[in-house]
Amino acid sequence: MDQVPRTKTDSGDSSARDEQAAIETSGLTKRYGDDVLAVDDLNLTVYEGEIFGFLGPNGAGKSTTIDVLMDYVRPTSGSATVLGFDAQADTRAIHQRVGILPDGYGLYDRLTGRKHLEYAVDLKGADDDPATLLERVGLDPSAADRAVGGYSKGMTQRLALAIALVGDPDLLILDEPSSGLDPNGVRLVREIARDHADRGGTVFFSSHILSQVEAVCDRVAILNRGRLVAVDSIGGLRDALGTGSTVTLAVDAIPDELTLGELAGVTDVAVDGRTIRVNVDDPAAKVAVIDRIREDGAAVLDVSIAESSLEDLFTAYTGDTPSEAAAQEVGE
Ligand SMILES: Nc1ncnc2c1ncn2[C@@H]1O[C@H](COP(=O)(O)OP(=O)(O)OP(=O)(O)O)[C@@H](O)[C@H]1O
Repeated sequence: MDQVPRTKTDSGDSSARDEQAAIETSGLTKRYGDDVLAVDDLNLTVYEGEIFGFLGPNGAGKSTTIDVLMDYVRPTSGSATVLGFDAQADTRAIHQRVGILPDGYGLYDRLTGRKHLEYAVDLKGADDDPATLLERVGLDPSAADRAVGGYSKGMTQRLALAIALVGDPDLLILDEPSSGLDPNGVRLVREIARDHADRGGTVFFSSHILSQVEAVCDRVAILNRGRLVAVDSIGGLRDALGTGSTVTLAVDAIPDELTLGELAGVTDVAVDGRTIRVNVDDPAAKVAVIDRIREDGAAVLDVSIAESSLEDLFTAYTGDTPSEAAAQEVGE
């Protein structure tokens, strides 16, 4: 191994550490046979300390990208580094420092949850107390002593999450972590992601559950048909698309002369009874809208502001609408 490993604790200078790439791909391409281009010339940088959302519809290439990062599959061309290590040459070093919750995982039906954890601790040469990990993921100790064949999907997912946390990894890769989880479990995943980042770790969070990514991630990448179509903060994506916000005003009476449409940043005005809906593409216009309607002579009885959802952004970038199932899975 010719590269120096990086760990969460080896840098006293957080600003320098923040500039380092936890994941970097360069021209990464993966074909399956002649027909399937799963990942297409992907150039992506995820910085240490980020919670990074990797978003895309089914079949976009998210799991394939993760498979290449972990050397489960070989790229057709291009390269990738993880924590400064080459994804194909330094696989052992990467596996030692990365905790992964894969999209599909193989657990042994007849082994208990605790045995799975003990095995994972041994494999990583870590010294975690399984009880602490079980508590962190909300798995009851009595459940931990049962064979995983009898686990519900949610319990299995919690165990897989505990396994990913073994050895306090520098990088946590979560592939569809909320799959099978109830709202409490979904919240737990968010808390674990935040907690991991607060301790200086990096989280790479792949999901098609949009609101979850929106709630927890510093930046997101949107992948569509193997290609990167956007990388930015949620706010940055909103600004770039100009999907903006909707200000809804309840007023005592609609002024005879409504001049809201003349304001800078206002893109649309609709009146319904004594409710006025104003679309704005500039955050500063929200307050100006309220001031202007008062100047026009109306008393404002109520105001609500709806920001465009990540779902709108996702649709705008990919042309795909997330599935009903995905929307329901959000569940909160
Ligand atoms: N082993 C394989 N052999 C052939 N094609 C594959 C293989 N694995 C993935 N693919 C194809 O590659 C493309 C990308 O799949 P991938 O699983 O990476 O997408 P994804 O974004 O993770 O989707 P999902 O959200 O459904 O898991 C899809 O068209 C998929 O059918």
